This record gives sequence, structure tokens and C-alpha cells, in this order.
Amino acid sequence: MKKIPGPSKKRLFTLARLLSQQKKEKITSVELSALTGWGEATIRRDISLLELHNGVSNGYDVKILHDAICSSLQINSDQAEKHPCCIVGLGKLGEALLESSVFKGSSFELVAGFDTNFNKIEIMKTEIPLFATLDLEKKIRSLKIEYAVLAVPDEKAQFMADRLIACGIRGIVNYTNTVLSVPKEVRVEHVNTAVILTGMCAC
Ligand SMILES: NC(=O)c1ccc[n+]([C@@H]2O[C@H](COP(=O)([O-])OP(=O)(O)OC[C@H]3O[C@@H](n4cnc5c(N)ncnc54)[C@H](O)[C@@H]3O)[C@@H](O)[C@H]2O)c1
Repeated sequence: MKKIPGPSKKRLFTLARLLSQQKKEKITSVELSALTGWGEATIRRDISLLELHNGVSNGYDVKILHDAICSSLQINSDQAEKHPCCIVGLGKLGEALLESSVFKGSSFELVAGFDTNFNKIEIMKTEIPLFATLDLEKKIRSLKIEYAVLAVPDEKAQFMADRLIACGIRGIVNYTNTVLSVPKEVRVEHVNTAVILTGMCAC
């Protein structure tokens, strides 16, 4: 199997998500370009990295393409089998993520939110179970949580990441400004709007 470069991987993850929302059976690279804003050549090149055995006449078969992406990137295409995840830090950002539909249609299920502030946990109205961070280790294990979204104050980020990792968490989406130090078997994605914008205007 061809090695898929990082930027192509990211685009293919997005494509898989968009394809899972499609109602039609076939989709062309022109339509994919309109959906994503990426050039047709880029889309075709990314797709050429997959092991697609079927011909492409009048567009790609949506299901075949979706399954090929999932199989090449080893992501779970079975929506019934979800990876449990949690949000740690339920301030402005954490609460917005909790209330958003960010996990909808994905193979991830938000099963818990954690915060140090007991009042917040009691007052917040949400269908997602909320817990004090005192119970973090117990709940991560009992709910079999695999991934965490980190939205705590910057100075608490490494400490909370260490606690999550000690519980066996597989990956962290880090929204804080702290660059985390993690063991090599744990995946971390840093999401920092300023850094992303800087990358956009850098040549
Ligand atoms: N990635 C971005 O573009 C972006 C944008 C805004 C904020 N941020 C970062 O996201 C983080 C959260 O920002 P915010 O505006 O939501 O902050 P906030 O102050 O509104 O919320 C922080 C929350 O974390 C809780 N908390 C404190 N210590 C904790 C701990 N040890 N464990 C669990 N919860 C704890 C607090 O009680 C509070 O509810 C900050 O690090 C901020 O710098 C990133």
C-alpha cells in the first residue's frame, strides 16, 4: 500500500466525513471540489493514493470511496461502533464543544465532560454526563474513554494530559496554548487558531 502523506491524510479524513453524509450513490471530483474548496487535481491525487479497484465512470461510487478511505487510513467505517471520548475543561471553549454537533456523524461518541468546578457541573444543562476531575481516573476507566479534548487553562494542560495518559488515553486534541510532552504511543493534535492563521499567511 502506498504511504499516504500527512496533508493528504487530513483531506481524506474530511472526505470520509463528507461522503458519510451523502445521500447519492455517485459523486464526481467536480462535486467534491465544490464541497471542500480543494482543487480537482488535489482530490484526484489524494484518491489515487487509495487502493480503489473499481473504475471511475461518471464519478466515484460514494460507498466504495468512503470504505476505501476508511480501510486505507484504518479508521472505523462502522458508525455503530464508536470510540468513547471526553472533554476536559468546561469553560467557554469546552462548553461550546460540548453543546456543538462536532461529534455527530463521526465514529466518536462524547461520553463525559470533566471540570474542577463542582458548581459548574451541577448547573450546566446537558445530556452528556459531567464529572468532577476528582473522579477522572475512575470514570475514564469505567467508561472506557479512548480520546480526550483538552480545554483547560494553559498552565493546567500538561498536568491534566499526564493524568489522562496514565489512564491509557490514546489521543488528545489539545486546544490549549501549551505544547504537550507525551509518550510516542499517544497521539496529540494541537489546535491553535493563531498558529493555523500564521501558517496560512506564511509563504
Ligand atoms: N485553540 C484556540 O484557538 C483557543 C481559543 C480559545 C481558548 N483557547 C485555550 O483553551 C483553553 C480554555 O479556554 P476557555 O476560554 O474555555 O477558558 P475558561 O477559563 O473559560 O475555561 C477553563 C475551564 O477549565 C476548568 N479547569 C481549570 N482547571 C482544570 C483542571 N485541572 N481540570 C479540568 N478543568 C479545569 C475551569 O473550571 C474552567 O471551567 C485555554 O487554554 C485557552 O488558552 C484556545
